[in-house]
Amino acid sequence: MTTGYLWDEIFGWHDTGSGTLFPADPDLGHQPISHHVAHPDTKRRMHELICVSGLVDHLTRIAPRTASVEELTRVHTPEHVERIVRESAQPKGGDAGDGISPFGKGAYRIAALGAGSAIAMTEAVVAGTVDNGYALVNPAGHHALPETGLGFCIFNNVAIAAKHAQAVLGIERIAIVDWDVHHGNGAQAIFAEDPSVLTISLHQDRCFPPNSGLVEERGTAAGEHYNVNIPMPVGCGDGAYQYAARTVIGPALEAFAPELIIVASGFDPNAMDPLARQLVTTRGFITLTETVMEAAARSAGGRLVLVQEGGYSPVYVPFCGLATIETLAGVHVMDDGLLPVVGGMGGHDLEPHQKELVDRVAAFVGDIA
Ligand SMILES: Cc1nn(C)c(C)c1/N=N/c1ccc(/C=C/C(=O)NO)cc1
Ligand SMILES: [Zn+2]
Repeated sequence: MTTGYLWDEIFGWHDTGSGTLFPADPDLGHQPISHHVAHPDTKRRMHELICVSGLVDHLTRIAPRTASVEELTRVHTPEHVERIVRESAQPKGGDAGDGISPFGKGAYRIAALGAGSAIAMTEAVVAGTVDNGYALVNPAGHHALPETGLGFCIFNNVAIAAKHAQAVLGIERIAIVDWDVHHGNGAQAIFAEDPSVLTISLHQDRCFPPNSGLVEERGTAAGEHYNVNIPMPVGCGDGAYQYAARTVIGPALEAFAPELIIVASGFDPNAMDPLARQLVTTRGFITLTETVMEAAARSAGGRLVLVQEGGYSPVYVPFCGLATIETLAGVHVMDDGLLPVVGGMGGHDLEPHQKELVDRVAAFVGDIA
């Protein structure tokens, strides 16, 4: 198995400012801090573990590239792109669009490289240069909508790559699987009426965006039944995530039979993440990765692209990323050093209320053709 890998040092230069999650504000008690929850150090540490562990020697390095305005505007409005260009040129930068997603000067260059890198990895996989691949990009993209950024996301990297695959690479049927712990609202909205793109989001129920990602949101018009939300209850561990992978994600992909699978790969379901309340360990991410690999082998010639989304534990995200990319490459170079701790604290059995939610969504798989 040849697995592509993409990282560029400038992804570690994305400036998320001196806030925590909220901008510093003495009147509200928000003290400035060196590391915003979305500080790029978490992803840089993941890259460095991939290198130090030796895993990088088993991977094929794919070069990043910058998305053109034409490629960005397959998803985003020109006004959104132009605003990001304008604010990115300011000495103190600007905001992705929701007032809590700050970025520094030069952010457009970094975010356009992230979107272009999702395209580059997709091109490499579709061309057969590599069998599958992991694009470790920053900032994340899966909350971004055509007209605005949201939740630390500027451009919807995964949606831009999917649109490119259809418009340029001759791919017709694409599945987007989003296992970031926050709802993949962007792809859901962008492809809501499009039956050629199946969007599946496995996330913590109503964590972020507020009241988003409900089971009832199943796509509209011609796209009805081609959006699948799996809003997991708070406190789900490996057992619940593995059950969701095997009961919903695998069967839905088998029913849809995509020619390409793109994963919005967020590691914030991890048991040490500050921005959600799930308990997933590397075991859960390995099962998720195996599930999409099996589906890609069945219908897509193995064509599978993972693009980095969220994940905010600088301690555990590196191990989750390592295990995921090891699984893509079919190698094992280093154990999860934290599994004895995070795997031994309980929460990994499948609970009845968790099974009930997953089974409720599994009933929809029969509507996918
Ligand atoms: C601020 C604020 N104010 N309020 C009322 C709410 C509910 C706020 N949450 N902000 C958030 C919460 C979570 C994220 C995660 C993003 C991610 O990792 N996506 O994958 C981003 C912003
Ligand atoms: Zn997230």
